Amino acid sequence: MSNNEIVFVTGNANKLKEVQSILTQEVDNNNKTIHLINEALDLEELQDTDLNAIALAKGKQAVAALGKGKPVFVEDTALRFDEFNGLPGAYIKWFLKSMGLEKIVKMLEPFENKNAEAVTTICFADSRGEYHFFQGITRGKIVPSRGPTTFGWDSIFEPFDSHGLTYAEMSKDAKNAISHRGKAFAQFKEYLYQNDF
Ligand SMILES: O=c1nc[nH]c2c1ncn2[C@H]1C[C@H](O)[C@@H](COP(=O)(O)OP(=O)(O)OP(=O)(O)O)O1
Ligand SMILES: [Mg+2]
Repeated sequence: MSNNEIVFVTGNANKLKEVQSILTQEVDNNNKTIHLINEALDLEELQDTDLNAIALAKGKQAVAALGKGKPVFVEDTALRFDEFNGLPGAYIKWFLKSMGLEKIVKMLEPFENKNAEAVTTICFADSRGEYHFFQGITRGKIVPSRGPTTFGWDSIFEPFDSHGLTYAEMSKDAKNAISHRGKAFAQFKEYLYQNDF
């Protein structure tokens, strides 16, 4: 692909908005501009606790769907509770769908330890068919829902370095500056600026 085009396969519009914002924020970009294209394909998700394995399985499906030779990436985002040794993790998506936010918070009620970490794992397939991984982790705690409930579990996750705000109570830029996704994509962006893909 010419013009530094790169495809992001995701069906999640909120993710796409954040990634667009992070990737287009100007830093020292080596005179390179990345053109992001979205394909809203619904990829099957491997059941595993190995986050790289889940991201790789998604990445391979994305390559199969788009054809080899096109730079393409996917990301998978997990919410890991310390008390549950990392679960729900990547399964948070199905917990959200089936139980909703309130019951997810209640799951931790009997336990003192509400600490959790949000993790984004990016799998990038370059035009040569090589896979690269980038990961961002933000630690915090699970709290009763505060703020808009427009994006997943944003309203029940309060990062330790957010001055007491949940992700949902923060501005988009403030969230991206400290978030799991922001950290993962900062590394990815750096890679794209420094390498041919
Ligand atoms: O920053 C976030 N803040 C709050 N909630 C979030 C965030 N990022 C993902 N989420 C939710 C969406 C989904 O319920 C689950 C991740 O599942 P995950 O498979 O990665 O996302 P998805 O299926 O919606 O989109 P995709 O098409 O990219 O797989 O956590
Ligand atoms: Mg998904």
